[in-house]
Amino acid sequence: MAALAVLRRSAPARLLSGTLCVHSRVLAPWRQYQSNRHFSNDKILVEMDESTGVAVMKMKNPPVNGLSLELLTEFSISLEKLEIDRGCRGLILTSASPKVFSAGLDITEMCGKSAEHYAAFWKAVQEMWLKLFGSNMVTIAAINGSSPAGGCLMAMCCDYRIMADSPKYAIGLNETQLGIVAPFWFKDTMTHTVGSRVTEQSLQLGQMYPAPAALKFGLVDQLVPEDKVQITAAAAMAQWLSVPDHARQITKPMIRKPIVDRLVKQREADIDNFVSFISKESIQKSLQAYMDRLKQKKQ
Ligand SMILES: CCCCCCCCCCC/C=C/C(=O)SCCNC(=O)CCNC(=O)[C@H](O)C(C)(C)COP(=O)(O)OP(=O)(O)OC[C@H]1O[C@@H](n2cnc3c(N)ncnc32)[C@H](O)[C@@H]1OP(=O)(O)O
Repeated sequence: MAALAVLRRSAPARLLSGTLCVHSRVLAPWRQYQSNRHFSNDKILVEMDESTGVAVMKMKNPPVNGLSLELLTEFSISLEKLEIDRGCRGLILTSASPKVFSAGLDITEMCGKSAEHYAAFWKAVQEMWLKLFGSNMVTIAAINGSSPAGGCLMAMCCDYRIMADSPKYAIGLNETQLGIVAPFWFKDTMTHTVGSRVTEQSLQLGQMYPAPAALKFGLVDQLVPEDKVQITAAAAMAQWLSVPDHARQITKPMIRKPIVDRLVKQREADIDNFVSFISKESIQKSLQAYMDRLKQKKQ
């Protein structure tokens, strides 16, 4: 038993290669950590069921769960907290807002800001990915709405994806449609999920796939009616947790660790690339034009 406990605690550290980064601005909400194991801060809600060892994490950044610096920071702190909690074996990631899982990175974080801001934002995006893709827990995405770009990335980081069965909801890495480029580790995550050929085509075209199409090539694993997404995720989690933790926890990094290490080795260069790319006037114009189109869609 003791050996298993050591494995449970030490594997994430090995897999993540020491990526813990805590943003002091949002440490205070952790004081709200309750003995009933429900806790929340501004943008992330966590409900921990001690009887099953499963935590449900809900993103709560209306209207579309844009992945802002604040949300990403709270996300990484929450995940780290669960990761070191020996009672927590599985994580279900979902949205507190109906109809949108996540609209991806908050575009306003990438427009008209300073180089320092872009660097801090990108570091937080990296941190989210390193922690979620490298998690030692079983991770299931309960995709209860649309999931473009960064939202799709988060879902792909999970071990299993269940999506609301509606052609209204789409998922994919659509970066090129915004005139921007998915970085290599977004590409690696998609390749890991659906293979090279589909990734090559999807990334170039910036394709968004309605849920039924996404199921066909394995971008999601299961479609269920919208009101059954959460319960199906809980059932799938029970099945995944029936596998002995130690065996599963040694197996997962066999596939994922080389992918994680690729970013770990060049984090600073990746931040520099992002800052220089996003600061270009032409890229700022593309992002602004995209935001204008989003707003015009309503009128
Ligand atoms: C050499 C190579 C170097 C590479 C270096 C790296 C380069 C950069 C890499 C950056 C990677 C980026 C990843 C991303 O995630 S970018 C974000 C992409 N996201 C999208 O395209 C989604 C856009 N949104 C939508 O499609 C819809 O909003 C959605 C389907 C999600 C929901 O539709 P709905 O009709 O319900 O809602 P609205 O469209 O009316 O939106 C409501 C308001 O929310 C605003 N909004 C929407 N999405 C975003 C967003 N991602 N960021 C910020 N704001 C967003 C929208 O404008 C509405 O605002 P208002 O109410 O004020 O009008």
